[in-house]
Amino acid sequence: MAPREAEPIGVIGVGWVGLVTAACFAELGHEVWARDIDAAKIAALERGEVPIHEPGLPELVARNRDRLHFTTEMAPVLEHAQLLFCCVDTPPTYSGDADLSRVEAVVAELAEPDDHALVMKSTVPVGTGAAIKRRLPALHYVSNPEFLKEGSAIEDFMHPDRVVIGNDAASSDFADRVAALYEPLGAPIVRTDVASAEMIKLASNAFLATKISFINEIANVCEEVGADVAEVARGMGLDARIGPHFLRAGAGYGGSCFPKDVQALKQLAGNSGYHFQLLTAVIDVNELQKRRLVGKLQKHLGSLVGKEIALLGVAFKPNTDDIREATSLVLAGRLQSEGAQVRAYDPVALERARAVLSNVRLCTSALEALDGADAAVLVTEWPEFRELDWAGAVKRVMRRPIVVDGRNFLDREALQAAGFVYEGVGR
Ligand SMILES: NC(=O)C1=CN([C@@H]2O[C@H](COP(=O)(O)OP(=O)(O)OC[C@H]3O[C@@H](n4cnc5c(N)ncnc54)[C@H](O)[C@@H]3O)[C@@H](O)[C@H]2O)C=CC1
Ligand SMILES: O=C(O)[C@H]1O[C@H](OP(=O)(O)OP(=O)(O)OC[C@H]2O[C@@H](n3ccc(=O)[nH]c3=O)[C@H](O)[C@@H]2O)[C@H](O)[C@@H](O)[C@@H]1O
Repeated sequence: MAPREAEPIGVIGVGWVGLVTAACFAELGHEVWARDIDAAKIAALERGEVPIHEPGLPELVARNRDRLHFTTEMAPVLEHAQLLFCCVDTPPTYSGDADLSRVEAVVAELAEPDDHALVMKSTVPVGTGAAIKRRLPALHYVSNPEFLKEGSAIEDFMHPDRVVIGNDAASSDFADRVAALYEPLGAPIVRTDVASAEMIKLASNAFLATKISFINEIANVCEEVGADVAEVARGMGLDARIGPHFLRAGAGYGGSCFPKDVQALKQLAGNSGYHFQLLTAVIDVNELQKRRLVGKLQKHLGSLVGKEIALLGVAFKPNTDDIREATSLVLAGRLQSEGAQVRAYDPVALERARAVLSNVRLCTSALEALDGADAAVLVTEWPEFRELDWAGAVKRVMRRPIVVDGRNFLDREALQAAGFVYEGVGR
C-alpha cells in the first residue's frame, strides 16, 4: 500500500507489540528501523525467522522485508526516523508497580532538545510521560497506547476500534504526524492529553478484566443454583449496554498484560492514597478461579496423591505461544503440591513451557498426554482439542473418563453421551 506520505519510523523493542507495529507500518508503506537489545532476536529476524507465534506475522514480515531494517543499535534508528515508537516491556516489580527500567534505558539514549519524538506504546503508569518530561523538558513525547490482542494482533492493529494519541501543546506537530500514520485505518482517533491517554489504556484493560472476573463469579453462583453461565452470558450480552464480549467464564484471565496491568493500576491508585477496592476483588476472584479447577478434580478423584492429570494447553490463550501468567502454570503447581503427577501438551507453547514447567511431563500430542491419565483438564481452547476422537481413542487411552473443561469449550453433550464425567465452569 502506498501511503499518502511515507514517514520513516523507529521502533524500539521488537517483541509482540514492536514486531507487529513494525510489520504493520511497513505494510502501510513506511520504512521502519526496528531496534532490540536482544542480539539473538535481531539475528533471527535478519535471517527471516519470526521468534513468536502470531498468525500471519511471518508472511507480513516476509512481504515487507525490504522496508524493515532490523538493528541492535540505536544510532541508525535516530539517524533515519524522527518518530520513535517505544515498545519495550514493562513487567511487574515485586510490589506490583510497573518496572520502568527498560523505558528509562531508552530515554537515557535520547538527547534533548532534538528533532525526535518518543511515542510511548508500552503500557506505563499514569504520570510516566510527565515524569520523563520533567527530566527532559525539551523532549517531544506522545502517548500512543496499544490495544492489540495476541493471536489476532495484526487484525487488531490494522482494524482498531480506536487509536488514542495523547500529547502536550509543544509536541502537537509530532502528534499530528502520528495521527496521520493511522488515518488510512479509518478508525476514530481520540486526541487527548498524555495522562488521560495513559489512563485510557490501564482503565480499558482493568475494565475487561473486571468483566471476566464478574462473569466468573456469576458462573460460580450458577453452579450453586443450577443455571448455565453460557446461557446467562448469551442473554446478558444482547443488551447493547453490556455487549457480548469478554463474558466467557472459565479458568480466569492470564497473559502478559491483564494480571500486570490490573495490579499496576491498583498500585498506582494506592500510591496516590486511593484504595481501589473493586480491582482488589477482581484480582482475588481471578486467583481463586484458577484454583477452583483443582476442587473439581478432587470432587471426582478424592485425594490427588499419585493421580495422573493431563493439562490440555499451556499457552495463556489459543493462537499464541505466550505462557506469561498462564493459568496452566498456577494449575500445574497447585496439582503438584496436592501430590498429583502432571503431564501437559500444547500445539505451540511446549518450547517456552520447558523453561518453566520443570516437573511436568511435556508431551508431543494430546493423546500422549491423555494416555493413562486419571483426568484431563482443558486449560487453553485450542481447536484441535475439540476435534479429538473423545468417544474412541481418548476414551480408550484414559485410565478414567473424567474431563474438567476450564474454558467451557468441549461438546458437553457428546462427552457425556460417550460416558465421560464432564465438569465445566458455571454450568
Ligand atoms: N503483548 C501484548 O499483547 C501487548 C503488550 N502491550 C504492552 O507493550 C509493551 C511491550 O509488550 P510485549 O511486546 O509483549 O513485550 P516483549 O517482552 O514481547 O518485547 C519487549 C522487547 O523489548 C526489548 N527491549 C528491552 N529493552 C530494550 C531497549 N532498551 N532497547 C531496545 N529493545 C529493548 C526486549 O528485548 C524485547 O524484545 C508492554 O508495556 C506491554 O504491556 C500493549 C498491548 C498489547
Ligand atoms: O494490554 C495488552 O497487552 C492487551 O491485553 C489483552 O489482550 P491479550 O492479553 O493478548 O488477550 P485477551 O484475548 O484479552 O485474553 C486475556 C485473558 O483473558 C481470558 N479471557 C478473555 C475473554 C473472556 O471472555 N474470558 C477470559 O477468560 C483469556 O483466556 C486470556 O487468559 C487485551 O484484550 C488487549 O486489548 C490489550 O492490548
